[in-house]
Amino acid sequence: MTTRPKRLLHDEAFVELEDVELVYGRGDKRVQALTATNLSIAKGDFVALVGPSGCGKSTILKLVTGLLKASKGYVYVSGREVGAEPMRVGMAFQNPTLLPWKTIRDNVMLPLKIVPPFRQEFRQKRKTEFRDRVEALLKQVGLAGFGDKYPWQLSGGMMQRASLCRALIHDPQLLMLDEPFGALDQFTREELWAIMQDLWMTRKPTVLLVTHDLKEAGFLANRICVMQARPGRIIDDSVVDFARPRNIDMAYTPEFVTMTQRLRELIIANRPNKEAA
Ligand SMILES: Nc1ncnc2c1ncn2[C@@H]1O[C@H](COP(=O)(O)OP(=O)(O)OP(=O)(O)O)[C@@H](O)[C@H]1O
Repeated sequence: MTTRPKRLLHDEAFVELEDVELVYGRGDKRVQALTATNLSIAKGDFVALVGPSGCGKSTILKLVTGLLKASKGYVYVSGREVGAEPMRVGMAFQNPTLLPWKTIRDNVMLPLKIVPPFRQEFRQKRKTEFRDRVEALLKQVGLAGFGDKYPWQLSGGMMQRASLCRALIHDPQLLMLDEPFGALDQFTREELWAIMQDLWMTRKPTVLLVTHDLKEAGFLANRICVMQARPGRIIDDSVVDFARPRNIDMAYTPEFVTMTQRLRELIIANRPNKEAA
């Protein structure tokens, strides 16, 4: 397949999906996961994808990180088709996936050992500097003093904090979050939202968050894209107009509840086979 020259549909866009279709499998195993999908994300923006199971949220993350190639259409990051040149990506998932035999400090440090240009610098001279960088990040998420612990010595919420540190330690251009708070209890989750907001406000990576939790999307994101399934597509794209820093009380105001209620109704109205339900 040919690589298109550098171009952007919108001047300030950092991530751009242009008329994307994604088909998994062939013949009677064929699944049309995405159709006619357009999405433009400005540099440093925070966008949430919400929608029913199977609507293609994770597929969009995989397309943007280059793990999948679009069956039709184009995906650009920083004006280049994905895959044309390397980019720094940070990721966090529902399962924090920390290496059990490494300390929290070494887990967080891992991308600096692997990702260029840090890899070369790590080998040469900057280990102490990198260590300070890890300590500063651990402190920012409330894990000061936990660098020497092992993952099994931490609670689920603490492991997820460490996982956010690992996702951000190499200053990624793009931060991909796939339900990172989904397995936590409500109170821990809300604590982590505040930490995530602080990390985004101080570092400003471009974030794409996949979540089933409309309150989480509303608390964290600047924009919420609602998706519909079979085939997956974006059916609504709205701005979350609440000042930052946001606090959890905001999520219980009538304006916020009205916003999440509208999104909820939209998802329900566009559910597949809703007539049969
Ligand atoms: N490797 C694959 N092979 C075949 N079909 C797949 C594959 N991965 C995903 N699909 C299908 O593509 C569609 C979109 O899947 P995707 O995982 O992107 O949805 P999602 O919105 O992230 O779902 P969930 O919220 O349940 O994680 C679904 O119908 C899914 O079954």
